[in-house]
Amino acid sequence: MSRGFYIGRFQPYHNGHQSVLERIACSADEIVIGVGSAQVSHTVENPFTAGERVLMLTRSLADLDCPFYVIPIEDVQRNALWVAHVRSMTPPFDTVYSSNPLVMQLFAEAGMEVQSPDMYERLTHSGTVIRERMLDGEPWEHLVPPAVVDVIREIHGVERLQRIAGSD
Ligand SMILES: Nc1ncnc2c1ncn2[C@@H]1O[C@H](COP(=O)(O)OP(=O)(O)OP(=O)(O)O)[C@@H](O)[C@H]1O
Ligand SMILES: NC(=O)c1ccc[n+]([C@@H]2O[C@H](COP(=O)(O)O)[C@@H](O)[C@H]2O)c1
Repeated sequence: MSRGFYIGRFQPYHNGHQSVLERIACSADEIVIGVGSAQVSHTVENPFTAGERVLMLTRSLADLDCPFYVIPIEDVQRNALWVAHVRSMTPPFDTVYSSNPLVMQLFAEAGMEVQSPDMYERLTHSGTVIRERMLDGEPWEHLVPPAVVDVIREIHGVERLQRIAGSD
């Protein structure tokens, strides 16, 4: 049984993340997805709660041809302890998929196999760009899976972000 691990803040979950997970799904028996910085919400950089992000991922991946687990993971003060913290919260996994240099370094130093998936249309598909579009009242819905549009509408996510940023 092989398991791959993928972590992100998913603020929000977008088509770039979905593209990576669809690719990973073909190379592992199961996927473990960490929702990082789980303790943070209601800020301009991290507007959505861990629970809301779990909903975005779970609904978007409902048709994925591979079993998956979505697990919120809070940050810890010490980078040197973070890999052990992650492993204490997740089913065992063999391969880490990430393009985040710190994540890659910490798992590599822990002796784990790390792979860096190709980016998918990164200029447009980034959480930062999508949050800026929400704040500016520009279309963002085409950059995320349809299920994410539904979740953000249900929780009035754009209004929340605009209120936090003081631009409503
Ligand atoms: N367009 C993309 N294609 C493939 N992987 C991506 C893409 N955007 C982000 N990733 C990767 O997804 C993981 C999680 O990233 P994260 O949730 O921070 O998304 P982000 O779009 O970079 O968000 P932000 O702009 O808010 O930092 C990271 O490994 C990141 O490199
Ligand atoms: N010390 C720590 O708590 C620590 C270290 C490295 C990464 N992380 C987290 O892992 C996640 C990585 O995701 P991104 O690739 O989206 O940045 C973030 O939530 C980040 O805060 C936490």
